[in-house]
Amino acid sequence: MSEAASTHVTLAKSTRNSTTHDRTREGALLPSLAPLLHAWLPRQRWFAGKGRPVTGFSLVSATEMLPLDGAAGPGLLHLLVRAHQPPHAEHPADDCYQLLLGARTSLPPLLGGALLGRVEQGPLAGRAVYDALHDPRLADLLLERFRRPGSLGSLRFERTAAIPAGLPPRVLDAEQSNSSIVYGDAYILKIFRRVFPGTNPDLELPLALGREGCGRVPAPVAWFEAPGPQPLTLGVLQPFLRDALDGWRLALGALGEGRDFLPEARALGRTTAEVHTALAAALPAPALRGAQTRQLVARMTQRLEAASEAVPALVPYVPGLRAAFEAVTDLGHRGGWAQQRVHGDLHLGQALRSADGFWSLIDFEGEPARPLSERRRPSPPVRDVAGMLRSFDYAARSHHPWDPRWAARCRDAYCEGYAQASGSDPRGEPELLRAHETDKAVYEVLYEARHRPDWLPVPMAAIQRLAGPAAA
Ligand SMILES: Nc1ncnc2c1ncn2[C@@H]1O[C@H](COP(=O)(O)OP(=O)(O)O)[C@@H](O)[C@H]1O
Ligand SMILES: O=P(O)(O)O[C@H]1O[C@H](CO)[C@@H](O[C@H]2O[C@H](CO)[C@@H](O)[C@H](O)[C@H]2O)[C@H](O)[C@H]1O
Repeated sequence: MSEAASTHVTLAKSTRNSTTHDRTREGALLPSLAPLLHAWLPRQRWFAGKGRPVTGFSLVSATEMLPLDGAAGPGLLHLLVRAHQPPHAEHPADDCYQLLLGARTSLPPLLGGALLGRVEQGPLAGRAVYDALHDPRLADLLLERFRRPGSLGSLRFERTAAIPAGLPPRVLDAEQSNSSIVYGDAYILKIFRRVFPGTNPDLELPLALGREGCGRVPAPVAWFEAPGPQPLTLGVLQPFLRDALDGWRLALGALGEGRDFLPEARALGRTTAEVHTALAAALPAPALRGAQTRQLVARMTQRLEAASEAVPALVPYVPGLRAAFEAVTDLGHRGGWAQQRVHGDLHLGQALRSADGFWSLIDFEGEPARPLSERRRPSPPVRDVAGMLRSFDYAARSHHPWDPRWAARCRDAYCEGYAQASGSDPRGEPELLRAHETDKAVYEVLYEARHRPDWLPVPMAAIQRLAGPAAA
């Protein structure tokens, strides 16, 4: 079944408990916005369909969160829009995107950078339409919705704790897969841009970990979704770790100062193990056995084949990489491996270290390019370990001169920390670890080819190493 969201159109005015439907306005809305979206959407960092033309849009839902025809102030429109694109082997279905659009008759200069354009016809004729997250008034209104939860049009707001009012918002300008607003350095709201039916693991797993008492992951305080049998998770509000720095910056800092990163890597290994232990307890999964092991290997091989079609530089290494996967099938008779829900895209940028040295993990969405069903699938925990091992390699390779021993020492320290806290050393199953590291490096080749071609040599160097000496 396609993962694109089902069509559900409601234009709801912002007054709580009063929903007004206006089919004429709905019908005119998207055609009037489409020329602006055609120009704006593909330029966004979070647009997943880069390199393929957008042939049209369809409206999944529209909710007027603040009246669009209000006399003075801005209007706020929440849209779920499906972008139609020619299908692609790895991208067979159209994607559904979440847009929060502001509308004003005149746009203050400070919002100039957020402008999509001026609308010429339809319900928004004559209005400047812009990305509402950049407008402090509208960002504040979003926080108000979380403070007073409930339904609004096709949206439902939930919270687990009281939230203070009037926290000044600022949009994060980081290169992200989604968009985030920080409120008063107390909370961070992540707005998912590409949305799927089914609870997003970035809500599901932190909620489960919070219930389990795991303090290593900021627990969601509030969230909003488009309800239904398969709800679409739209945004999550969580505590903001104000004095924390991410592991990528810290590792590059250490490299720049000619320092090792061993106590940090060891502590990060322990943190990963603690999160894994809590996840395994909160969401138990049966062990991976016989046929399932073969399916795991088949999925890895399939991803390798798809990646080598998209990035021909991989082709000479395919036999060696395949062998790394097949080594896992050959071990199948041993009786299987533990598997569980995992982070799914663990790297140094997803680890935040507070000033007192305490590591936290964030962003449990999994690899953004994979279908949600796959991202929610239990996996051997070594999958996350492999992700972090790759990250130490990335950090070392992005520093000149390259010192492979720096990465090797970090990788060992991380595994030692993991073993201390879990009682199981990831290096004890070298075939499984190597297969997962290979799978990750293949993903990275595809990711870099698409998003950052200058970085392609980094995962390609790992591919050469992992494919072994027989590769061309
Ligand atoms: N709870 C938090 N506290 C502090 N900073 C955070 C927190 N959550 C996210 N961030 C910052 O926001 C950035 C983007 O968050 P992330 O969840 O990785 O979003 P995306 O999926 O869009 O990449 C992170 O790299 C981090 O710098
Ligand atoms: O953080 P995201 O969820 O957006 O993850 C994606 O982007 C990451 C890059 O920002 C990418 O990570 C790769 O590059 C990192 C250095 O920039 C490195 O530390 C990671 O090990 C490497 O995988 C990630 O793969 C991608 O999903």
